[in-house]
Amino acid sequence: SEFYTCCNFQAAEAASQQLPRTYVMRRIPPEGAKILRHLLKKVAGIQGLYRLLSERIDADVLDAPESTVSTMSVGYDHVSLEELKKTGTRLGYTPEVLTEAAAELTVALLLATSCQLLEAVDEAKVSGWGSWKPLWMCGYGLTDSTMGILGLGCIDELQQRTAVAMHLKPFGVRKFLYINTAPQPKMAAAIPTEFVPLEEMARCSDFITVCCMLSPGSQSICNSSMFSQMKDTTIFSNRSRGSVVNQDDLYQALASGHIAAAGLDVMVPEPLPTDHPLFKFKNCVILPHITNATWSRVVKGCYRDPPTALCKGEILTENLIIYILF
Ligand SMILES: O=CC(=O)O
Repeated sequence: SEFYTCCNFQAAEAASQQLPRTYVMRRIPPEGAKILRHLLKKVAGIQGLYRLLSERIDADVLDAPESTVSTMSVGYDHVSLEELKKTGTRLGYTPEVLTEAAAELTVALLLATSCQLLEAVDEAKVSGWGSWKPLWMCGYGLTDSTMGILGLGCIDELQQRTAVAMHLKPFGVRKFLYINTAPQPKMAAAIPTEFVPLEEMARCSDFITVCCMLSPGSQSICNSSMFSQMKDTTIFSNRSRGSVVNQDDLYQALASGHIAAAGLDVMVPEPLPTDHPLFKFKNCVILPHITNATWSRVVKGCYRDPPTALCKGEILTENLIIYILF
């Protein structure tokens, strides 16, 4: 299986040479393992835990605190920062490595839903493709649309550019609206895009795409109140975290025809059980959280000599494979 519980990455080496020990919770590609091995040799005294985003890091796993926990993810909502701080454990994560891949997936989700791509592929296979029908499979295009972006940077709040809007601009989007915890005038000016209240974004957008990080403020922010204000031609997409959306409310919005379609890369829970009612909708495209399935995350991590002491904000590899948050 792919799952290697507590594969003791360097136990033998560590015991014989007093090297730091690191537990890598999943099979990672050899390039990554090489980087880690090299890194650990240089950083004396660090005990490490290397995890992925599907594994929670909370009090339970921190009863024998490591001095560094790293997660191979851009989001760190699965990590209890409070518990880490309590035990003085540092946190590494991987911002930036997904920015372009995530923006591309956002475009893919929007195109797949607006062009009803998956449904059309199925129809072609099951002889739904009869004589030409002018109104069959008609979708709503991105050209001339108003695009609402929930979370302008991405799920990493340090992100200072908005790859999603940049990737969508060439499709002829007429107007960009965004909401964020606060206005981002510098990023917004580059598009340009307008900071609006959530209600206005819901009312005016032809597409809404969720890119924000999961936080107490964004939890379930996409709920019945938001869906009820959307036009029945609006397409909703989410590639940030499932919990940003109230999934029952989304189900109702689709079931009642209150919104036109949904494209989702993230769900609650993950994996979503195959008998989940959302799978029944033809106008709901569900992907198995593949935003992070990109070689850029795996091979970008060119190694650079790390400093001997790790502190906040220090970048340990050229392409930010590990970045110390605190
Ligand atoms: O969702 C993907 C990530 O946080 O890396």
